[in-house]
Amino acid sequence: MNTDSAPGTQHAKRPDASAGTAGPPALALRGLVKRFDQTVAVAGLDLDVPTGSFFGLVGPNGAGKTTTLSMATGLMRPDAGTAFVLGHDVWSDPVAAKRLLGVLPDGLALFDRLTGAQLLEYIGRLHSLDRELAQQRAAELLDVLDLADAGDTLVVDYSAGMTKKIGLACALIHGPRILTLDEPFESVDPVSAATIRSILRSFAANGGTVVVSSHVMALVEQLCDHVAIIAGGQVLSSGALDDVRGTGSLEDRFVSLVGGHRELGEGLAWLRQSPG
Ligand SMILES: Nc1ncnc2c1ncn2[C@@H]1O[C@H](COP(=O)(O)OP(=O)(O)OP(=O)(O)O)[C@@H](O)[C@H]1O
Repeated sequence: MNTDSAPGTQHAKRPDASAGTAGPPALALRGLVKRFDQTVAVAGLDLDVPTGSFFGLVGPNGAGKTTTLSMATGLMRPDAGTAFVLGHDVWSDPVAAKRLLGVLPDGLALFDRLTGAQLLEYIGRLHSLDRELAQQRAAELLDVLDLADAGDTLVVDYSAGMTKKIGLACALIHGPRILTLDEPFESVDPVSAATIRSILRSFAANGGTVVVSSHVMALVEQLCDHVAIIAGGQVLSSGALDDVRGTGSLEDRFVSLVGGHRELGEGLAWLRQSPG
């Protein structure tokens, strides 16, 4: 179902766990609001992410994607509204909600004076894995993400792409049911991107829910079965990918909802090279 919504529409309903047999959505966001001084980053946002979906969050710069994901995963407290993870309120029942979540935030701060292997073991232990299991999963994740050779290197010395991959490994180590990833392919080389894509596809194929934010429409169309277009801190359209994009491309739909780019016209004349 494509749920185009008028800006300003707000609801404050709990996700209905008894509706149908499918249970509550993986993520249910209800009336989320966040302001930073005069800036309204998220303006009464409602969104359901179906369990088992591969969900893409797209929107222009400053649309409120990162702020929304931060509130949805308990990293940032909303000014108003609620976020439910498989029916658990992120703020009133954080332990249950966070156990189900694996989160790769934008601009992730890691304990980067640890080696990759130490960091993963530490994160695993924070999630109550015993030492042996944490070490075993750490080694497997390092291997699958082509970081095995960097397992004994301090994370502070990792490249941007390696840091993204170790962040993904941290999000996966406790075996979450829902992965939320803010720009997971940014700074990642094509080979590593293919590795990440195959991990995410396999996670979703095995019943997990994946939520990614991305600016790359082609990637979202390739990976996701559901999508939401966000602008101005609100959902302009959401639903199954085919319903949202209709007969055109996702980019066409995005541009028609959000607006096209401005022609340069006579601007930046000083950048034009004079011949000779
Ligand atoms: N910590 C903050 N302090 C002040 N303003 C903020 C803060 N975080 C976000 N904003 C503002 O809130 C709005 C939404 O930002 P947000 O980062 O959520 O958008 P986004 O869709 O993730 O953008 P991008 O695609 O550029 O990463 C922007 O106007 C941004 O400047």
